[in-house]
Formats: sequence, C-alpha cells, structure tokens
Amino acid sequence: MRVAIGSDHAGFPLKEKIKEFLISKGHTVLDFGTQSQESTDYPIFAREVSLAVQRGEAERGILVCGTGIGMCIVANKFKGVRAALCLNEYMARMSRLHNDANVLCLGDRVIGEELALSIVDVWLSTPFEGGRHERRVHLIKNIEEELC
Ligand SMILES: O=C[C@H](O)[C@H](O)[C@H](O)COP(=O)(O)O
Repeated sequence: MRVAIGSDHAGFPLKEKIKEFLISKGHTVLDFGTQSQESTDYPIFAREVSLAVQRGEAERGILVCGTGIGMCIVANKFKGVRAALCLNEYMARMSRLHNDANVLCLGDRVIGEELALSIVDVWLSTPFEGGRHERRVHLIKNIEEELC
C-alpha cells in the first residue's frame, strides 16, 4: 500500500518509528516531513498528507502530532478525507469498518510506541465493512458536495 506520512516536531519520533514499521511490512512510504524535533506547525504537514490522499497519490495517510487533535482538525477540512484520531486498536478497527477512514491521526504525547504500531497495523489491515455504513459514508460525501 502507498502510505503518506507526516508529523510536526512533537510527532517526529513516532513518525520515524511508523515509517520503519511500514517499510518493514512492505508498504511504500511517502514522507512529507517534518524531519527533526525543531518546533514547527502541524497544519503544514496535515495539508501535504491530506492532499496526497485526496489526489489519490497515496491510498492512506498517517499524521502524528502531540495529541493527534490538530492534525485531525486540519485533515478533515479536505474533501474526500476521513481522518480518525485513534487512541486504541478498537477505535482503529472501527474507524475502518464503519467510517472507511483514510487518514489515521495519532498523538505521540498520548500513546506509547508499542500501542501506536499496533494501532497502525490494525488500521491498515482492516477493510471497510460496507452495507449500512456505505450509506452513511455516502451521506458524508453529499455534505461535502453541499459545502463546496
Ligand atoms: O494539536 C496540536 C499538536 O498536539 C501539537 O503537536 C502541539 O500543539 C505542539 O505543541 P508545542 O508547540 O507546545 O510543542
């Protein structure tokens, strides 16, 4: 799978671990930065990853900041992006099964590395369930059309 990743300074250490993990699992990683722990601004990286997903350059996106909240706020402003802030494997699984989330947001200051990698693993390997959830995702798309 082609996965776009990005973080701010607070999410940089976890972003690097996720990158290693994804490569070890055979995924193709598009790394949109940041590339150090020097203070920077999360909307810059959320925008780049969200555009990559919106344009189909990546099938999925993963964004990491201190809490994951700022990244999620920005990513969900992009039409076609369904970003989910996940704190555990259950949320990761449900965000795929029910919401067809295509961007995962994580908080480096909230969860540890082991849990984060487990969340990423579940999130990437869980399919969308469809059925009644297809109708709801379609309603989200209708709302996006209304707003444009
Ligand atoms: O939602 C925002 C993120 O958690 C940021 O990573 C956080 O606000 C950065 O904070 P600071 O500039 O104090 O490191």
